[in-house]
Amino acid sequence: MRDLKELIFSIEPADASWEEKAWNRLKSQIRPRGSLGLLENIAARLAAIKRSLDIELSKKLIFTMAGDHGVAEEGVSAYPQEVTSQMVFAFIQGWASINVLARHGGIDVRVVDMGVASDLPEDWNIVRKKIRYGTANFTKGPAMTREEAEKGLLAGAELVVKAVKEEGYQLIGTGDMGIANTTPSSAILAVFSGRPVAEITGRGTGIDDQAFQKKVQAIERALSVNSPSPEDPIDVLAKVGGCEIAGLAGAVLGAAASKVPVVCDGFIATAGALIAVKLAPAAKDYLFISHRSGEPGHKVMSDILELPPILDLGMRLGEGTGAALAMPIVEAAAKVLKEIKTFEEAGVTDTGH
Ligand SMILES: Cc1cc2ncn([C@H]3O[C@H](COP(=O)(O)O)[C@@H](O)[C@H]3O)c2cc1C
Ligand SMILES: O=C(O)c1cccnc1
Repeated sequence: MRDLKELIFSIEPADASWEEKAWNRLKSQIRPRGSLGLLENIAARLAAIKRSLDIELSKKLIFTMAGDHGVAEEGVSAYPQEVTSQMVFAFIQGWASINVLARHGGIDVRVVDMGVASDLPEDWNIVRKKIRYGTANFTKGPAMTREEAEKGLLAGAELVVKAVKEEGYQLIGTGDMGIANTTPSSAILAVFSGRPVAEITGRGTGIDDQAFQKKVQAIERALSVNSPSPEDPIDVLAKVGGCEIAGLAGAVLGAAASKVPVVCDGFIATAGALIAVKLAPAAKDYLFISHRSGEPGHKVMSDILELPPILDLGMRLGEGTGAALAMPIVEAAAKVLKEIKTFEEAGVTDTGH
């Protein structure tokens, strides 16, 4: 893949004719019609993505993209910036929430340095794609350049394309780590939704009322200083986004280009997915939202994307934790489609209900 244009051009919509074939099978399985709820919609979408009713999703991988944010200096997070690299260390040790939940789901985790503010030791087992040493404070000017945003998008996409092609991964998840990154995520959402900043901004790591006011004001200032154009998703990403958000968006594009399903995590990962879908609307066909984040803006994101979150557990963590829980459900949907016998195959009396 040489450039972003080529990547976006290579994304084909999912095949609706396979969705119809899937519904025909789902509706003739030995159970009342519609009895497996959202699992059936997931199964039908998987058929359209894979152009098949015989789908294997056992090889699963989450990319946890890490990056720092200049806007942290405005006091928008309850934690200091050094926690980003400290958590990256915890991830490679297998100590964190994402490690526990991914192990539980039989999912591999790859941690990517997209833009951590410090140099990470050479013996850390991470993927090194650093675009820059953290973003600039976007209340004073753009978070990064357009070239850096494009580089981040391509890096994220290439990681997924390679993982699918060279290692045979069948289901991709996206997660984030970056102190202060709920702030750029709300900023991105404000641009695309046009909603008042205070309405779509949340407490992130658990900030108090005073820090919340600072956070809202920082986002409002960023929007007026940078004037990101909602018609130009790369402009939005560069001016009020982040390095890991670029990687998260790129990962969705890479999955769509590879015709594999991708499950995004919560507020930050969905902000990345939003950028991806604005760049390549067909990428939405490959996307699943793992869960409803506790961040209030997340509902606005899922409404814009017109995708229902799979789970709603009141989680508000990130790291890919929601993706880790939902990916086995997506895998289960593929098994439902393939393995449940039809009334005819099983010789069970069908009343058509
Ligand atoms: C110890 C710790 C582990 C985390 N794991 C994910 N996040 C989450 O919290 C951060 C976003 O919230 P805010 O915008 O308020 O900083 C991100 O790093 C996100 O992944 C964590 C945050 C902390 C403190
Ligand atoms: O939903 C998320 O991803 C999230 C919410 C709050 C803090 N960190 C991450």
